[in-house]
Amino acid sequence: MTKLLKTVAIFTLIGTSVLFAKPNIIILATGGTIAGSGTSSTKSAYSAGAVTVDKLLAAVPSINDMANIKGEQISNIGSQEMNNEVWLKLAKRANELLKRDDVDGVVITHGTDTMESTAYFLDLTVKSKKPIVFVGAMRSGSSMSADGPMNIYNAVSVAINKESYEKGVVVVMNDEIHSAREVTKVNTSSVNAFASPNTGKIGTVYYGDVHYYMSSVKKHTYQSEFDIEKINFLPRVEIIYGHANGNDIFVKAAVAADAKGIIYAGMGNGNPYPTTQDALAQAVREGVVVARTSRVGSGRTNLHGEVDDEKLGFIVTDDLNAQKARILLMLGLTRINSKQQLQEMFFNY
Ligand SMILES: NC(=O)C[C@H](N)C(=O)O
Repeated sequence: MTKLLKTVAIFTLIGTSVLFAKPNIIILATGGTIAGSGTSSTKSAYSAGAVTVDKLLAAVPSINDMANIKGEQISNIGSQEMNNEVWLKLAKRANELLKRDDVDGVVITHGTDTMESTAYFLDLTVKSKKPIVFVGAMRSGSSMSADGPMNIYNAVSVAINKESYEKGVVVVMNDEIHSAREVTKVNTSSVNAFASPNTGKIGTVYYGDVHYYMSSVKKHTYQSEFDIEKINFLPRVEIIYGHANGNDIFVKAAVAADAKGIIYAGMGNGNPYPTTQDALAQAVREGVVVARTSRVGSGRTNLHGEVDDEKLGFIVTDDLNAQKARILLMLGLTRINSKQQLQEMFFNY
């Protein structure tokens, strides 16, 4: 009898600890305003990437009530300094961590300037169904009403939420959850700096209370053909911004610099000025992949509009903005060399 009681007690203990075990969340810090610091709480001047991950997390002690938190410093830069090297390091580390049974999700603190690009890069390359959450801030930690701590609290809440599984990479800012593919920075200084112009946000998070309303049907993370374990180099892809009077000089410079791809952010439905169009067509003849997108900021760039893509050899980027199209084309060029397949890729991701 005593033996039976002991066994029951042990199983109850194990059961309770499994039931109430906190999830394990790793915070990968890369820098940004969220890790920024200035000398005055009421002045706008500050330096991004000034505070280490431990200090950053110490500002939000309540996250330790929800999860076992561990921090790792990947870089400490303003995200305007983001580059291929950090992208590869971050994606490989996130991928490696998420394979482990003792890791339930990853939160990445990042500057807001290029957050959408890094988030989309991981969305395309990290093979996991577990939550991958990007978070940043528009006000530095030393500023009055800093938005970083609440954003981090909300990001961890999203990372531990079971509904965040299989959603692909998400961005949490200002009480909103956005899909990495859709989100873009739309304001230079407001705390409400992010939006998903084509689809809207996919959820909200209010003081840690998470609600989803939709999810992306585009391929991402575990469904993606790109695998960060196999990627160690990214080819050169340049973005050229369209405007009145044309700028074929930049197209020629990109070709001379051995660019493998050009994303042309054209006017309206991705339209180029005639001399720029001629230079882009010449780039195609010299073996460069030219993909048309739009500088407008929302909507699709369509084939068979005012530009004869078939004749000129261009492809289109669907509704991806220029900076996201650049990421996808860089990855595409690591394994695809047929123009037709690259075009299909832009419709699938
Ligand atoms: N709000 C910010 O995070 C801006 C900063 N320049 C960054 O991207 O790192």
